[in-house]
Amino acid sequence: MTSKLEASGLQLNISTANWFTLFILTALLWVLYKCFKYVHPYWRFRNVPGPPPKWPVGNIFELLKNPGQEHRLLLKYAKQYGPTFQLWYLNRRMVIVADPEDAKFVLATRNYPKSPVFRRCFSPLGHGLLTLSAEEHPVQRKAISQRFNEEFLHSLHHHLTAELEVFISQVDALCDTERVVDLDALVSALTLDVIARTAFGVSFSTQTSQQHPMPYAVLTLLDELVNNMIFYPYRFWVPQVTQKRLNEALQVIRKFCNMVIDLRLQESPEEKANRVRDLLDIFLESEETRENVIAHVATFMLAGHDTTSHTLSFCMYEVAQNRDIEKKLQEESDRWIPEQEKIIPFEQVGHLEYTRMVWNEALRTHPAAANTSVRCADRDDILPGSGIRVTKGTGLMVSSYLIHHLPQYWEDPDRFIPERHTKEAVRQRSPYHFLPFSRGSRNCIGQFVANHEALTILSTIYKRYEIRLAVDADQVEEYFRVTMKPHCRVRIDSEGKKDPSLDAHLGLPVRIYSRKHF
Ligand code: HEM
Repeated sequence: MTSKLEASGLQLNISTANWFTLFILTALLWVLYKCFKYVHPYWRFRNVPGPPPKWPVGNIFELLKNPGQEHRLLLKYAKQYGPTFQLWYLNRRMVIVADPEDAKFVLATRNYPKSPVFRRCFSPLGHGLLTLSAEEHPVQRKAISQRFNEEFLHSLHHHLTAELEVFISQVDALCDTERVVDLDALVSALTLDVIARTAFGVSFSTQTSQQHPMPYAVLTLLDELVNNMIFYPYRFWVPQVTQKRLNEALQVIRKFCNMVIDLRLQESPEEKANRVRDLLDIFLESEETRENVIAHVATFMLAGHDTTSHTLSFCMYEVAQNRDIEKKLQEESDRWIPEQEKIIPFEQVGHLEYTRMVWNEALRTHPAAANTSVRCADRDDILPGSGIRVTKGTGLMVSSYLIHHLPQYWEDPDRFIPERHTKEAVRQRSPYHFLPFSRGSRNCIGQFVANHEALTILSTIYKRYEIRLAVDADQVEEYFRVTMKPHCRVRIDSEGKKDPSLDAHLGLPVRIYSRKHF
């Protein structure tokens, strides 16, 4: 009996050892398989041009070294490895596209869907155009595009004129005083008030007071969505305080939108006929759910605010360094804005040919949405320009900044030359050399709003003022944080003296003079 038990005990021991060995072997195989899976893409695409990745992090550290200056690093790579090249984010492969033929293929020919990463990061916005899936997007886009017509542009001009009047009175009080002002902040407040009026028919009065809760909510929301993008895929480890800020901002926006929508639904037909149309009318007429209407309004406010204002700031930064361009802008404004008027009438905006060229050159040299066209290959393909292979699931980023700054597409690309955009020059080049608003089915739906707004604002400013930089031009740099913004490297006070103890940098420090001053 004992020996039987011993025998069965031994048997038990042997089988435990077997199980243990099997477990260790399986675990080892699993780890090996995971390592192989991690390394395999590096090995598979080792011959594709791009900076060599450092295993296991890829190219993350180079990108993190100079925050805000990633566009410069990418430009260096594009010059070294060719316009389309690959980067590694851990073991995820991202193809940076700056060959115009590849860009056309990605954005239009194949019309790859938006990257799920981008859509996930911006998902708190709800079902707005930026985040809709490839299946849902065409219907919504068509419904909104149909209502973006000449009548809408007229109402935009009406709202713009009202806010520009406020801007002029603010700037009149500052000009000829030798005070240094942050032009980027002034223009940012102006464009936020314009888009708010265009969306709801009411002003947030950001230009004159800090009272309204919406400007802070919109800016916070934008900031936190950008954090989502930057920290992806670690965004859930980011302190909860940022998620809290995002939710609070969303709540303020929802509450405000709900209030305005309720008022709209109670409006009589006469009241409606007696006011100027706005975006909310367009979205309500599209027979959307209330949640979707709010998502659209929030999307338009986010997408249409700082893109326009920062490009305007860069435009004035460039003009401030070139008196010939400034003189031509002034002559054009004098010609088309009647003597007694401050702001150009709607019908004359189309005549601002030179101003349009200057604006386009600002969009080329400083594209605000330089790296936002992020797509995901939905099949295996070969990019026709570079011959680079992409597989289903590869991330692709079409970079307008790179296309606009590579010497093979633009002669002397860093020089600001408005004459690059004469009608003749535009006819002769490929549309994929100039992509500030992207192309294809997910290009910028608000580009004609941005162009009309910019021409009206620039002509008003150059009719009335002269703008001089308060620091050396090279102390202002492009700072990239999903959108590109101007950023003065030194801290200066309102008299223009360096003061490192100040707690914030200015965007674009300038002095403003009235034209009669000179
Ligand atoms: C200088 C100003 C602007 C620039 C440079 C700009 C640039 C862009 C770019 C590049 C995209 C496409 C992103 C992609 O490919 O995924 C885009 C999309 C979009 N933009 Fe703009 N934008 C500007 C102004 C505006 C304005 C004023 C509005 C609103 C009135 C607006 C509303 C939108 C919307 C809603 C989308 C998403 C369109 C869709 O997916 O169907 N943008 N913008």
